[in-house]
Amino acid sequence: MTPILQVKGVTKRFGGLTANNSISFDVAEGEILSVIGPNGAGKSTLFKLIASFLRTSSGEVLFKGQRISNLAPHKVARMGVVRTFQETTIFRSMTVRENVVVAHHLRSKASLLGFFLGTSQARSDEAEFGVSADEIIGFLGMDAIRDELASNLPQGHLRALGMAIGLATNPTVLLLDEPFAGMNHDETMRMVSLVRRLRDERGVTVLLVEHDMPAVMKISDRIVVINFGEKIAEGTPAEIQSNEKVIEAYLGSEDDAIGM
Ligand SMILES: Nc1ncnc2c1ncn2[C@@H]1O[C@H](COP(=O)(O)OP(=O)(O)OP(=O)(O)O)[C@@H](O)[C@H]1O
Repeated sequence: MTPILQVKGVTKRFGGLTANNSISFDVAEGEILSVIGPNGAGKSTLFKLIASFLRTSSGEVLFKGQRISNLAPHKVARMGVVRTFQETTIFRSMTVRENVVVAHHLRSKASLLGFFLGTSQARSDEAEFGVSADEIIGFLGMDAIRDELASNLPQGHLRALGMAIGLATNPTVLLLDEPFAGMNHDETMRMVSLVRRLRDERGVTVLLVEHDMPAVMKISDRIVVINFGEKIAEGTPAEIQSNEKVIEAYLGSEDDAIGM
């Protein structure tokens, strides 16, 4: 079976700095795969290369066997590879529901401009998007805050809204950038179970970059470890926790220990 995503020898240089050096790995359909590594290891750069927010210096990324690296990021998103959280646009003066409806326009025939101008295509999309938005809001357990203005939401709810916006684009592969950052234990566990349900109930393949090791160990089918821009390990959580190279990379770093 062809993997849904193939990262093949991807390298990114910023001037003299090699942030990613010939990184390769495959992601199977329906897999939850985490990318971990000490601060500055090159994880965010790798995510930006996969979602084509950055151009590769060499190497390529394939989605369903088709090259997606160096395409316009909105094209990659329309194809189904969607990166969320750090650069998610939330309209603060709109309600939760309005934000989720607007996010559907990424996959719409009408442009976002059409939505704001109220064109007929945009109006006909509107009803359909409203139904879908309500379904996503229900799925994420956000019914109680549906009509809240985004500007009034606390951090945890903003993150859930970021997830709702990502889902509105109907992703095949969702890239989550530090989804548990700033969350307490209960919020993290709720997000862990949401991400699992995304995979189990909607078949979404999930890649995440995360520093919260207990959450990573709990949620991941497999883990890829990056250090100084190089892939140093790949395997199941149990394999990664006992990998000598990984333990060494984390010793003396500012991150939490690799263990649980
Ligand atoms: N646009 C850029 N221009 C120049 N250097 C960059 C750029 N983006 C990242 N870097 C450098 O590339 C290296 C990897 O950064 P990156 O943000 O990918 O690491 P990270 O593993 O995501 O770090 P963290 O865990 O701290 O978020 C760092 O040395 C960083 O300073």
